Amino acid sequence: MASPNSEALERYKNAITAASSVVGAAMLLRRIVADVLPDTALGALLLLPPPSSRRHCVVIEEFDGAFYNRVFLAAKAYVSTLLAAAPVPLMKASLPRGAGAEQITLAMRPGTAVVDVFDGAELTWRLSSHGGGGGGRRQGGDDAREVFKLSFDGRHKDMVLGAYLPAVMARVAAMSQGQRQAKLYSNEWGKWRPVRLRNASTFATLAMDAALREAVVDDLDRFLGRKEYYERTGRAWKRGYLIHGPPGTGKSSLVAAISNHLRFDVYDLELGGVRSNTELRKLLIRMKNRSILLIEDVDCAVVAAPRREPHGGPDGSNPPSVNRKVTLSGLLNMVDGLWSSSGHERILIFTTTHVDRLDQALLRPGRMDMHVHMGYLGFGAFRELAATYHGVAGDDHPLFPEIEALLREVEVAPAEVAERLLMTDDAGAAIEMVAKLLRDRKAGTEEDGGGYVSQKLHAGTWRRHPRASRRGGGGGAVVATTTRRGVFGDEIGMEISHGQGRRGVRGRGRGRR
Ligand SMILES: Nc1ncnc2c1ncn2[C@@H]1O[C@H](COP(=O)(O)OP(=O)(O)OP(=O)(O)O)[C@@H](O)[C@H]1O
Repeated sequence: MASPNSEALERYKNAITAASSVVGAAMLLRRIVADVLPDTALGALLLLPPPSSRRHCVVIEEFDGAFYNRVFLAAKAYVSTLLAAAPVPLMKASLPRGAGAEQITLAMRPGTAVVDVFDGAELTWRLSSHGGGGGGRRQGGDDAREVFKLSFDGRHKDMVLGAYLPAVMARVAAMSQGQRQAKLYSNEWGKWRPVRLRNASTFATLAMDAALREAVVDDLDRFLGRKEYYERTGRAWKRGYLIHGPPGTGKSSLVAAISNHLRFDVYDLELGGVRSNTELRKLLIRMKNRSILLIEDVDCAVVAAPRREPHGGPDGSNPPSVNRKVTLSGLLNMVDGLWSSSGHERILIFTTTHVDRLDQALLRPGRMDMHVHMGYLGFGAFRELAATYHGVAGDDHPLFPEIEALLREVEVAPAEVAERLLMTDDAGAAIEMVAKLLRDRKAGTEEDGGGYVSQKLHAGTWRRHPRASRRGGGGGAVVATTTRRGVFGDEIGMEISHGQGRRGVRGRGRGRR
């Protein structure tokens, strides 16, 4: 006779067997019916989740090795377009430095999700962040990484991989093509920080020697159109420009015009802020293709030792001790090697006020492909400025002959003249002001205040030296310890001197690229 215990065990075994057969039968049935019924009907029929309802997930990491993951960047841009209409309770808003309020950009916060619908399927984008020792990216947690997780019903896997993600990439490409505004990046604590490039300077608004402008534009266009040439010859698809000339002659404006012409982003590298060669290498390889690496005032930049922050890092921590210098030769080696080979359609631009102070390594043949000299204002460029600012065209303004004669005798930076032209909406009065500036400069009776040069030097001491002009004109040279007010960059200490100039372009390798 069976004991009560063994009966209970028997009943338990039977129950397990029955349950297993129900599940087994259900699975078998489901396999059979799956061939003839759609998944959802099958799921409803068996009250079991269909296998396809298992969530699938595509993980999109911020970096692909040392490089930015382009899918991540596209995802970020795409998701930001979903946020305005989505019921997401927490998002972050930012306004690129210098941008108008209409350009507020929304982005997800780590830990939040947004749902998109494509072809009737729901897809969830979730952002998370890991690494960085809890310091966060803004706190200088260099290793913090963001990750997008795109999850969806497993039934849609083919659609997501074959149609949705390509559509996201195409949409972002179209967006960036249509409203592409070049960005300006500056290096801060070993990272590129973007700001929108607001300099509207173009080759049409830049007053410069017509032949020089044509030569530069021609060179840029040829560079862009020679992909096949660079591939065939195995040469790095890059081009170097050295832009030099006195302050206020439009060097930074020319860089902006190049950027706007090509729609290339500008990476304004401040060497003094680079703490080590490792950091420099990291910055260089994190530049995108179709971009410009700009080093302004290169004669000053390369003598600057890396900065030791007295107040520590942005989070108040002590920055790593810096003993190494980033030297010009180190930079050039990296540019020639790693930078050239890690991307394509890259432009390198150095600007300087003192070409005579530049290291021979920079000037040697083959180093910079084209030397562009931005000089003092000539009459042709003055007419362009008058046309741009006041619509004054032709040669028939009564003051033009006098201005033409004066411009042959005195040196004036385009910035100084542009400043006078901007002072009033009255074209006649503005041109009279320009004539007065030139007359005063010739007579040596110019007042110090209010000019481009004095504004530029607002933070420093400066003194005007009587100067015997090369052409016999009066005027004064300016020697100053002041701040650099580049169109692109922040202010850094430097010394400038306002000297003689000549116009022209020294091209290297035109037609030999
Ligand atoms: N050639 C030019 N054509 C039109 N505007 C000019 C030109 N040069 C200068 N300007 C005007 O003067 C301002 C300052 O010029 P910009 O900063 O480009 O000169 P720069 O040569 O780079 O000066 P710096 O050496 O002092 O940095 C510009 O914002 C622009 O308005």
